[in-house]
Amino acid sequence: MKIVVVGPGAMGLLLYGLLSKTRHEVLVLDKNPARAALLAKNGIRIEGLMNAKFADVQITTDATAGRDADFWFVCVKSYDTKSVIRAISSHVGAQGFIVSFQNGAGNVELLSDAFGESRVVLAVTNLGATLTEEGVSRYAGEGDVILGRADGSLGAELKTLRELFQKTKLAVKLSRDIHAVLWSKLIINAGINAVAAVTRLTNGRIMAYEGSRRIAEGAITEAHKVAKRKRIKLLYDDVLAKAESVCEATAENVSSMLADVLRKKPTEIDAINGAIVRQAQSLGIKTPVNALLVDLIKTIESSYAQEVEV
Ligand SMILES: NC(=O)C1=CN([C@@H]2O[C@H](COP(=O)(O)OP(=O)(O)OC[C@H]3O[C@@H](n4cnc5c(N)ncnc54)[C@H](OP(=O)(O)O)[C@@H]3O)[C@@H](O)[C@H]2O)C=CC1
Ligand SMILES: CC(C)(CO)C(=O)C(=O)O
Repeated sequence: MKIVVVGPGAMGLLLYGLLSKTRHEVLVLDKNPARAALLAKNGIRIEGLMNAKFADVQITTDATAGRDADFWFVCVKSYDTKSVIRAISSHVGAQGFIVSFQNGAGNVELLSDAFGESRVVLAVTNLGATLTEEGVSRYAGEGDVILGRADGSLGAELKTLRELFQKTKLAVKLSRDIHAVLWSKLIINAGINAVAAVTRLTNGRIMAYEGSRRIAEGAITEAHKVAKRKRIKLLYDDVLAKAESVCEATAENVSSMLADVLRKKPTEIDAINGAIVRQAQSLGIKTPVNALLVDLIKTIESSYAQEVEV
């Protein structure tokens, strides 16, 4: 089997490391030729919960190299999904499936429009990973993988993916309900990511302070209200307990949104808390905590150049 990991960031590198246990062919697709050359020369390193160095990494910026791939693992931020579609759409072969490991709403729809619903899989995961330098990912939180297909079917490909992840020793489940898969993670991200990015706390500390805990719980409770009104059946019963357990399991992780803010990059706020606010508005539900988090993160994103230096 051949897998293309699209995006050599925190999650893409971690998946590369985990997949190495399966002995399948793994190719990394980058968009940046200088970084691809650096990783080809220096290799990839995973630190933290796994300590491993991989030399001889197959890495390219040329998507044609993936034309015979069975799976394309999309590991870029939501704001880069369109750029990935542009880069790979004419190179995904008839046998190729797209697997999005991304957080947030909207990615599955964009990928389904480009590749067809039956060829798109959503893989939500609570794994925690941080890019410490180019080519180095710190595996900072254990997590499972839940797979759902955009067309709701299970299909042979989902079972193949389940076997693949079982070989990596990750707990993996399949679901016929992609909305449940998406919202079960979206609600958790709504509580953790923006709060981490504003407070600059690791996930484990968010629930330790009264103020950040109250904001996280407020955002989660609002998001849950929206999911309930949309009759989404979540994959767990207690949303606050689930968020707490994700924070504990990924205690040392720098959330993916805090990582963006620290690198002065755009964030996934529109796809996470922004999506909650938009859906709530159309249902006449008030989500003041999520709206406040959107305003704060949008301000941070647009004012990196004006930040006060100490
Ligand atoms: N990190 C985590 O703990 C978790 C992350 N996720 C989700 O996984 C997704 C990826 O997150 P994460 O790995 O943290 O993000 P990173 O920003 O660390 O990595 C994304 C990588 O993709 C690269 N990239 C962007 N566009 C393209 C493209 N067109 N082709 C190839 N590479 C591209 C980026 O390059 P450049 O930086 O140069 O733009 C970067 O190297 C997000 O949706 C996130 O929410 C889910 C669970 C946990
Ligand atoms: C699971 C968690 C919260 C890990 O940090 C994540 O999804 C993220 O950082 O985007």
